[in-house]
Amino acid sequence: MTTTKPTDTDFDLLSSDQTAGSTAEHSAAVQPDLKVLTHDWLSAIGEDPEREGLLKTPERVAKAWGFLTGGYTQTLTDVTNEAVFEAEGSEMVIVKDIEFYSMCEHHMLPFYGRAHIAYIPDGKILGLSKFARIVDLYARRLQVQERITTQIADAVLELLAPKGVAVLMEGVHLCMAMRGVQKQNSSTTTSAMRGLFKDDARTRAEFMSVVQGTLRSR
Ligand SMILES: Nc1nc2c(ncn2[C@@H]2O[C@H](COP(=O)(O)OP(=O)(O)OP(=O)(O)O)[C@@H](O)[C@H]2O)c(=O)[nH]1
Ligand SMILES: [Zn+2]
Repeated sequence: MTTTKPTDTDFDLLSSDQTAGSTAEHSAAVQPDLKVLTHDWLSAIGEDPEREGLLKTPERVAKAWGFLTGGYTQTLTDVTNEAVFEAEGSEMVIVKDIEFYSMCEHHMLPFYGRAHIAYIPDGKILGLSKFARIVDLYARRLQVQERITTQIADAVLELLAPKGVAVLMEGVHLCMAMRGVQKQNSSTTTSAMRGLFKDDARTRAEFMSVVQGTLRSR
């Protein structure tokens, strides 16, 4: 079994690449509309969009949302860049503690947390950083946590046709913390199991024990 934790460098590379790539193009495309809408939104909440501190806010918001929803204009092929390699062996590979940030589709407020992905290869492996890129591809949209989880599992299945895939995500939803039921300490765990992880309890247990070790140590 191979277990990998992405390093800080992985995430640094990830953000700089994606700011420069098609996410930036998306940002440019949505900017004019979002700038106008944000100006109106500021008025609607009783603010003065013309006061000094808010003058550049519509532009900043448009840029930020271009980034936060950059997943809409990327495809699985874009983010994995054909980094699928032939490989012997069929030991479990686990990439854990991949941070994600997403926006809930019900309130357009952030939810964030960690994703853990495991697979059992069947002749093909994927470049490790690409798992983090797949997470971002689906997280940078308006989402529900359940859908991101299944989209990641199905993406790995499509790319590698492995013997099994498991995805576990833990998320904190600000729409439950800063409004609504106002529960600051609750978190949500979602999972998607495919192939051996679904059919074989021992394989699933091996994955869960590695991931839960992480949860307990926090
Ligand atoms: N299943 C799921 N629900 C989510 C997610 N993000 C937010 N929600 C929930 O979406 C639901 C929307 O419920 P509504 O009753 O239509 O909206 P609301 O009146 O704002 O609900 P409250 O949050 O309970 O105040 C809420 O229960 C949220 O907690 C998610 O990722 N998955
Ligand atoms: Zn919500």
